Amino acid sequence: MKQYLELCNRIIDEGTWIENERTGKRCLTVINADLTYNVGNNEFPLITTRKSFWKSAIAEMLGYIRGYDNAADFRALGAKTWDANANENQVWLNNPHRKGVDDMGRVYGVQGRAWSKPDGGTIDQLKKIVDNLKAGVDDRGEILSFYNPGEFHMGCLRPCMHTHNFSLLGDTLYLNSFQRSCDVPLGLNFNQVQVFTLLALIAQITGKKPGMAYHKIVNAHIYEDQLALMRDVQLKREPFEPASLSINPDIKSLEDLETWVTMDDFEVSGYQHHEAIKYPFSV
Ligand SMILES: Nc1nc(=O)c2c([nH]1)NC[C@@H]1CN(c3ccc(C(=O)N[C@@H](CCC(=O)O)C(=O)O)cc3)CN21
Ligand SMILES: O=c1ccn([C@H]2C[C@H](O)[C@@H](COP(=O)(O)O)O2)c(=O)[nH]1
Repeated sequence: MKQYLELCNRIIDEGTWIENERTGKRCLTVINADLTYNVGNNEFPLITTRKSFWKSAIAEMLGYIRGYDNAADFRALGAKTWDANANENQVWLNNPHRKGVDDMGRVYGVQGRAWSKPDGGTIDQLKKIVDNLKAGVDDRGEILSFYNPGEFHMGCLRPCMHTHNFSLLGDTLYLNSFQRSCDVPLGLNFNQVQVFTLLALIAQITGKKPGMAYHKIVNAHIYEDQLALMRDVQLKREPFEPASLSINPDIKSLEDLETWVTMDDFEVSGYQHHEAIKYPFSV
């Protein structure tokens, strides 16, 4: 929580106003932030200075793990977060690659589970990582990359958290996650939960102990229409003690994650929070 508040304050104190062409809005922006989460100690990085919708965040991550390419599939899991990007952005609506309502195209998990090879067929990056880690192997390339410039024109948005790099030291699993662009009031609430939960889940299904997760953000911003709410409302509040996350121990494999897992398999205890804040969302 402290590192989140420090980043928000840093943007407000030291940020530079930058025009963003895609959304037509200005963003108060800083470059480079390094957040760390102690997953081994179950220090769940859930924001307490407003109500945070952690179930949507985990549902979104589960959808990426499954390789979903459709906002309706995300909704069925409990995340409405892709509705706008799939259905309200005119550039994507005009894109000949869009396959109809709710289609997101070749984004995120599609790249993670079915990266197209130039000579035909696809690569399942996540399965290779899980198989290696389960066997105690870290080939120093346990990398899940959603960033495929050759297919940007076939998706509704370039991935923001684009790379997750796993490492094994003995039987402890670590994660470095890289994010190129971060909407701090809205997206980061989710992204913190997602980095934490991704390490916890992959450690659980590979039989490893979770260690630290390191979350690198490059462009961290607050949109102009979010600034007053952040500065005058959220940052005026005192944070509460952190909550903790528990995950159904019956989740034991990638196939479990792909087939029967729902949001009922995740529980947060001790979540004390201030009331919700509705931040404007830029499509
Ligand atoms: N401008 C922008 N910011 C983002 O954070 C973002 C995108 N676009 N596009 C792709 C995904 C979608 N993400 C989203 C989308 C919506 C919410 C959102 O509306 N959150 C609300 C309500 C959540 C709920 O009810 O489940 C919140 O208060 O956190 C959060 C993240 C994160 N990403
Ligand atoms: O997981 C996510 C996904 C998206 N965002 C934010 C970051 C930006 O505000 C927009 C994406 O816009 P670009 O013009 O493609 O950078 O979405 C996020 O914070 N977290």
